[in-house]
Amino acid sequence: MKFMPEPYKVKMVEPLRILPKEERIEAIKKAGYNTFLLNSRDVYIDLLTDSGTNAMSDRQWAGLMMGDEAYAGSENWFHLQSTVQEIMGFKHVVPTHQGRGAENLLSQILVKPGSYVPGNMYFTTTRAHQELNGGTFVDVINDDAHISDNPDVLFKGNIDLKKYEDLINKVGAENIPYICVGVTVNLAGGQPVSMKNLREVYELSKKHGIRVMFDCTRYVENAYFIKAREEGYKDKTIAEIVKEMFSYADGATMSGKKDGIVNIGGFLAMNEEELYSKATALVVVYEGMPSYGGMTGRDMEAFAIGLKEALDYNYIKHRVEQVEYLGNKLSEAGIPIVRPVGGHAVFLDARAFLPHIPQEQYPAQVLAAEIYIESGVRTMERGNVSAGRTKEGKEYFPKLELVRLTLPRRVYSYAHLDFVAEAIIRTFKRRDEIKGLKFIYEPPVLRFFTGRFEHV
Ligand SMILES: CC1=C(O)/C(=C\N=C(/Cc2ccc(O)c(F)c2)C(=O)O)C(COP(=O)(O)O)=CN1
Repeated sequence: MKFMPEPYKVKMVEPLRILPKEERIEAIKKAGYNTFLLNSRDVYIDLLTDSGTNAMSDRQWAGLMMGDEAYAGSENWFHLQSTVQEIMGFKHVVPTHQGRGAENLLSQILVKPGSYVPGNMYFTTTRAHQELNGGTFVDVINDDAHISDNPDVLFKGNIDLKKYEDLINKVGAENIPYICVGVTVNLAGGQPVSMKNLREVYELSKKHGIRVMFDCTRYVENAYFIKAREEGYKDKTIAEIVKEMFSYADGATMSGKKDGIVNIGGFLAMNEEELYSKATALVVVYEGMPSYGGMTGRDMEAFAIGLKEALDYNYIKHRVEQVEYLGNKLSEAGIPIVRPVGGHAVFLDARAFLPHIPQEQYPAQVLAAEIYIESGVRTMERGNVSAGRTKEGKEYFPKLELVRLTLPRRVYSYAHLDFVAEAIIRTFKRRDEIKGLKFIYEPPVLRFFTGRFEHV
């Protein structure tokens, strides 16, 4: 059987409901055609994000009862710290409330006006913190990553070493505080980086004395793809592959809300003593003591347990294959999606889905709204709206104009995914009736979160 049954059984349920279509039309109008502004009670199947929306296990829920809520030196902190050290091999860990808490600390400490931070495609909060500190993000991902339908490129997250070296030669290694390597690459479509590329990037970086910092938000999915696709890793355990991956990094930022399988949490990890000392001095300003970093004791306990559970092969195989299941259904029906299918989501190619809508009328934004009207399924725009504007106020018009169908971990069944696929196929059949959008309210930063639209 191609797709394994869920490697867990349900112990608690949260009833779902679907609004009548006329109420869905009202709800999305009230939300300004922005799925971020819909109320959870009006959403049937929520594929907005896999961030913080994952189902915890009975062991994690039991762990909440072990919360040591001491202000300093909580037992749960030592459990989290030792778990990260064991899994990733880093010497030091600084806890934060979530991933952007770690990005804030890292960028404030290492990014200065005039810094250049190369990386494999931008991510919104990561780039925002680099720019807030005067840095310039430079995309050094391989060109294949910007091509939506590229099924034979198995590691679309890979860094183009020539682009990276050209940047070093152009701006000087002294102006590159670190390279940010996303494993996996969210906005490329949840695409992995090969172990070979991680090794080569590390070697090139060390040659120039440049730090390598992972954004390891979905590192277990990356490890799964290495095991499934890269020569020489099929007989290695996920834990062994993860340990080798992190041997090619000097540190990492992590959002626990994804591959930590918790609803809140994050950390900044590193080997460097000076970076650790600066981060512990700064964390108290933004997150709290270096022994809780904005998390409760009980959340740190659930986080430590979740990090271990995520390394289970059956768990991660099912998780990634569920995404592939949905991707295959859509692809077989002729729906344009990013291929290969990524680790956490299926990404619809809105440009190909709605070729009659120019990118300045935000095709991905209106497609996400239309899918909600069709089915009560919430998805996320990951195109021109998310890309925002340059410092000069120009829109980026990214090559990838995508709608993300993001699967939370251990939440939905294959039957839910069949429903989603059928709704998208119905929307595809009436795509010619769909009209573009324009802003009626455009926030100055990260405009996709609270922007509002109406039809042109
Ligand atoms: C690869 C990476 C992430 O995916 C990530 C978050 N991701 C989210 C939430 C989100 C974030 C930014 C958006 O524009 C967005 F619309 C959605 C997501 O849905 O994918 C963070 C930041 O981790 P935090 O969310 O724990 O602070 C760092 N790195």
